[in-house]
Amino acid sequence: MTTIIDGKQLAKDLNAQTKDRVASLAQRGIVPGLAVIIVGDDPASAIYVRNKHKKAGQLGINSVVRQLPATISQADLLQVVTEYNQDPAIHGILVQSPLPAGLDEQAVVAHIDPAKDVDGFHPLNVGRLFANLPGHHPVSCTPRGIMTMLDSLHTHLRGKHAVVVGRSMIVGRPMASMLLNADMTVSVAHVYTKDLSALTQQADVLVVATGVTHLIKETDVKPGAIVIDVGMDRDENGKLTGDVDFDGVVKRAGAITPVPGGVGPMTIATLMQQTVDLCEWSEERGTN
Ligand SMILES: Nc1nc(=O)c2c([nH]1)NC[C@@H]1CN(c3ccc(C(=O)N[C@@H](CCC(=O)O)C(=O)O)cc3)C=[N+]21
Repeated sequence: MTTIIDGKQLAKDLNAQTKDRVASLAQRGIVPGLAVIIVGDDPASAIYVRNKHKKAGQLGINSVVRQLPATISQADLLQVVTEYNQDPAIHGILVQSPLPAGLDEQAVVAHIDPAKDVDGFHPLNVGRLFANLPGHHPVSCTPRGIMTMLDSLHTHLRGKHAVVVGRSMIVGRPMASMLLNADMTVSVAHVYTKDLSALTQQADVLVVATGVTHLIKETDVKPGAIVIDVGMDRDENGKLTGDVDFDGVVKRAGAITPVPGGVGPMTIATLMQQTVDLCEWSEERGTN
């Protein structure tokens, strides 16, 4: 029988743990603070930000949403980041992606205090993950959430073959690093990969993050494989669907994530978890 990995339930479990940690911090008079910076009026971004704000509130995290006009200058945007960098009540800073044209997203991310980089996108934190350096550091939330999902299956990853399809800064690259750090043999495929199917059929763990609707079909998957679908695509009827043809692949996979209700909810739960991580690490350093 194929395990359907229930991202909603796992997110609920993780959020319950996060809520407990927030309660312990409250007993010491500490409230984790999350600043979400949103620039312009992209409707999809507005929905994501509202969801994050709502979830933070439910868990007792103090979330501050800063809505800025699309016309803001790069210098003024950096100044807002500086303000939160210097605010001791804020432990995590997130700049909602994408930024409007004309703003330099990489420069903005690099301006965030690495100790408050709740998305794990700052080059220092990217480097720490890539090098598998010891010590606390934030990492990209979607792949971290996927590692939590893999943990929930209690399968041995060491020495097994992981294939990551996609090489983005946000998912593919950090995902490959985390799986490598978990002692897996990792292949990274992308748009130029030749005979993708021959590679994906070798995967014990297959993570797909391409934005190509139903790229992966039943015959592309090894029997019993764990298949993680990071896709957030719209089908011909405008319905949310993934990069994996779920109805076909579910027949062959050992475990599979649905879309929606898979990786998405875990991303938000992991963001909340990491906000509390940053708050606790700040307390350890004596900066709360
Ligand atoms: N700085 C930054 N950090 C981000 O983490 C970030 C970002 N920018 N920009 C946009 C993407 C996208 N993202 C999602 C999170 C949760 C769901 C999610 O919960 N999805 C639900 C369904 C939602 C629906 O029905 O539309 C699910 O898959 O079940 C989706 C997408 C975070 N992002």
